[in-house]
Amino acid sequence: MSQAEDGTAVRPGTVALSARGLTKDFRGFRAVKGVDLDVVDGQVHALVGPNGAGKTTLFNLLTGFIRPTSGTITVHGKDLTGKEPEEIAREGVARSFQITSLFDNLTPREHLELALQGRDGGGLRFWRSANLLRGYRGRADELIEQVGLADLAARPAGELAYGQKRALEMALVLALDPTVMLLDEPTAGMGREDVERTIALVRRIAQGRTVVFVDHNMHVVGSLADHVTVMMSGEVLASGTYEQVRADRRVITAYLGEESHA
Ligand SMILES: Nc1ncnc2c1ncn2[C@@H]1O[C@H](COP(=O)(O)OP(=O)(O)OP(=O)(O)O)[C@@H](O)[C@H]1O
Repeated sequence: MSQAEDGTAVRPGTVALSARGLTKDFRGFRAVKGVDLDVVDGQVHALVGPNGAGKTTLFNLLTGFIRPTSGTITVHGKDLTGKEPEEIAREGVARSFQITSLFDNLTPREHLELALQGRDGGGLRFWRSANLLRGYRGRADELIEQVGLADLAARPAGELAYGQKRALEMALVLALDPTVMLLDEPTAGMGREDVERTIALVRRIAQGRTVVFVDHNMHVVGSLADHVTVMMSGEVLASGTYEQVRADRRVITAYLGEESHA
């Protein structure tokens, strides 16, 4: 049993997040087709596949943002099929989004204070009691430090560089103290330096928790993933270690063959 900074325990070898026969139809179009997925507790699990493979739809299903047409979802053995995102979040599953959703005129510290207050049931109130929020400052600053933004804690988020904004979003997900963290394209649109920084950051935050991420960058996948699931046309094409799926002929043909740098 290992322990995260926030006290979260993982049980290696057990399954944190699982899907069975997960299927999603959009007006007759089957975007996800009977997907079986087991994410082992404490592992970093990558979801890869060409555009339109169904990765984001699968993320949305696993986090309750859309309801499956059929199939089941369990988190630490508990059936959460059809539950609302808030309920799934209460079971310790938190996600980031592909698109940034920060407030330009709030500082990283203010973002974190609000997120921590929201987690404690305060909701994202726009009238903010300065005293109430100050109670969250210590934890807010710890999270800011953890994602490498300590020097920028009091700057308006609108002034942050792209990679710094993505780091702040990561801190906002961490504020929920998730046991399972889903990251949708954490390095999308980043230059090489930010990519390396993000790899190091995900490695740090994966200590003592489970991470599932989608990324098109095979260097990121190879650097981080304990396990890789390859999707294609809504189905699981292959599943295994990075080395195993890289060597899989179907994967080479269907996906990695497209990537000259894979
Ligand atoms: N709300 C929707 N209504 C209809 N079709 C949808 C909807 N959402 C996704 N799709 C379709 O489902 C398929 C899978 O899309 P999805 O976004 O899950 O793929 P992806 O693997 O995440 O792709 P990318 O790598 O480009 O993000 C695509 O053909 C897409 O057009």
